[in-house]
Amino acid sequence: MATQTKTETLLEVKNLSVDYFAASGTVHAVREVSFTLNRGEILGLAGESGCGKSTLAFGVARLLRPPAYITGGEVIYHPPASREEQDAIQRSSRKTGSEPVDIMRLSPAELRAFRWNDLAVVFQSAMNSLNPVMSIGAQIMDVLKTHRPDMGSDRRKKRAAELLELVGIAPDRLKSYPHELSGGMRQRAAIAIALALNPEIIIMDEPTTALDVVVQREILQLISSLCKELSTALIFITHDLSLLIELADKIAIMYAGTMIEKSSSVDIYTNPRHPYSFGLLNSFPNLRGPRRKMAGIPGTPPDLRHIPTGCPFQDRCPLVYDQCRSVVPELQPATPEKPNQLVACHLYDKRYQSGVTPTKEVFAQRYEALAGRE
Ligand SMILES: Nc1ncnc2c1ncn2[C@@H]1O[C@H](COP(=O)(O)OP(=O)(O)OP(=O)(O)O)[C@@H](O)[C@H]1O
Repeated sequence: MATQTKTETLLEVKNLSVDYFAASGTVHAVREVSFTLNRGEILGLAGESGCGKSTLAFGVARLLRPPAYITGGEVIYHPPASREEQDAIQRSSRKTGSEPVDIMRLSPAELRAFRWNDLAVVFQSAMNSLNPVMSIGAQIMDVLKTHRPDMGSDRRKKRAAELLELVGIAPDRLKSYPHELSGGMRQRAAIAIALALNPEIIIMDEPTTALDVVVQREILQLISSLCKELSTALIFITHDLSLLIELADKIAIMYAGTMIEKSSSVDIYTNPRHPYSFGLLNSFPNLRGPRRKMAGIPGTPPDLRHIPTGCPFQDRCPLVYDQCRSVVPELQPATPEKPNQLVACHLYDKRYQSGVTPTKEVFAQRYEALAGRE
């Protein structure tokens, strides 16, 4: 687990909301989500399929296309303090200055520059993101040529070889085509392309799901060491919470388009506060620690076109009580001792007496009882 503290704010997402205007009704995929990403920090977004993880991350990067529409919110990007010096050197390619900017207000040209220079994305399938008819060296050099026009061809080639080495691919593979590489190597090549311009932020959407477990671990280790070495912040999306516990500094758990828990990965692992977080953690085998009985979360998430009043998890929660059916829980500290572990659950709200002390043991018993009733 990552322990280094990263405190300088890089990205502030405030009340971001995204809807899909579908023919069958409006899907409220992301609902008033707020979070902060610090420089060099790894933030994991976890949750079941369809809870809005990708929509949130791509909304932050303004990479969504219709029928998706950002219906509200701000994404404030704080460029590095050294940007003024960088600007003097690279004024032609950098479009954002050294002042904080709202990504939602960038012009198309500014946005294009931001996406390559400051933020890069690695998609689930490297095979789909790599160009099949170009060697990987040519693909890296192409990015450099477009965005660093001052760089000569020798320097581009040197930089491409360096980037491949950085991700553990021998530089003599510069001339290889994607189909000549294994799945793991292709994913490494996609990471090298993302790193080409030394971005401040990388978004990775399930980048290891298509790989076998051994290769998956190697890639995760690579990502973790690269982020440390280059001080790159990462938003890592996965449905596998146990994987994030290993990789991330902070974890945000999403459910039905909202964040229902947000804290350090250590705190989520040792003390998941939301019954959903506990259920999610218990749905995956533990890579370390004692063996334990596995149980999934019964039921399915709500239809995002018709989200129920109150807590969105109410119909699946083993500890549901009256308040959950009428009042929307807000993210707030679970306990005064842990002000940074935020949870949206009435069990922790002193105003609403649940009569239950939420502990891991209680969660486990209630989930087992729920499974027994089914
Ligand atoms: N083009 C679309 N039109 C309508 N609804 C959509 C569209 N794309 C996604 N959605 C809906 O938006 C919600 C959020 O989807 P999203 O892909 O962000 O979730 P996710 O948590 O990333 O899931 P996964 O892990 O499966 O990628 C889902 O309910 C999904 O059905």
